[in-house]
Amino acid sequence: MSDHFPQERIKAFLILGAPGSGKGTQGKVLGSIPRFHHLACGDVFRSLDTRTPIGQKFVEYSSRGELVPDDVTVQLWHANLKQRIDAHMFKPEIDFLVLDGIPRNVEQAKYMEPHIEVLKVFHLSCPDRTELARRLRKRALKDNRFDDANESVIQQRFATYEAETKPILEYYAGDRILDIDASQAPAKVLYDIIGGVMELKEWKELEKMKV
Ligand SMILES: Nc1ncnc2c1ncn2[C@@H]1O[C@H](COP(=O)(O)OP(=O)(O)O)[C@@H](O)[C@H]1O
Repeated sequence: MSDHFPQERIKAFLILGAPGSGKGTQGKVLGSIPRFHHLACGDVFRSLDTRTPIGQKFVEYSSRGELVPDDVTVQLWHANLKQRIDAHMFKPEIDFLVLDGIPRNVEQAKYMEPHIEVLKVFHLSCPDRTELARRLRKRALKDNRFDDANESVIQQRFATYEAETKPILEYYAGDRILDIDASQAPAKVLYDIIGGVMELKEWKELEKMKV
């Protein structure tokens, strides 16, 4: 743990959902609102130089639809977050952190527990896997995502989500989970997320600070 890292736990929202459920779309919009800072673990991985050992690990695992090992992932997350704090892009005293794609299993959630206070988990739920696969295929063409291009990799990503990521919902079980229908229009999903934020006492306190 670095000295520059805040002593207090960082107030965070988690966006959780299967591949294609719209985590990135919602996270980006939310992150464009003052006092919300979006950090997408997948984007951090994709920004790595693929010639480096860690960049190669990312290509190796993500192209199979599997998770990158936890030690590498949490170290990268930690270092990336510290950079954002040091560069004053993210101000933990006044900003909420919007995490998308991390934690992706219970082990990662446990590691992150001393560092973040999870205020709410937005679970973008879409049981219709055919719809999600359709969205992923569309994205693969547009964004050059090699992990979305192939049918068996898509199916493996769903299986990884069911086996490893979904148990996070039990880890945070209780009032903190807000289930949102991810098959709705993106604007409606955002409306539901914002509604969940506005109910929180932490939001009301921030509003009073007028920062
Ligand atoms: N927290 C994480 N732990 C391990 N691997 C991760 C994590 N976040 C991203 N990855 C790797 O990056 C890939 C792409 O992630 P991401 O862009 O979040 O996908 P999506 O938004 O479609 O769910 C994952 O399939 C996985 O291999």
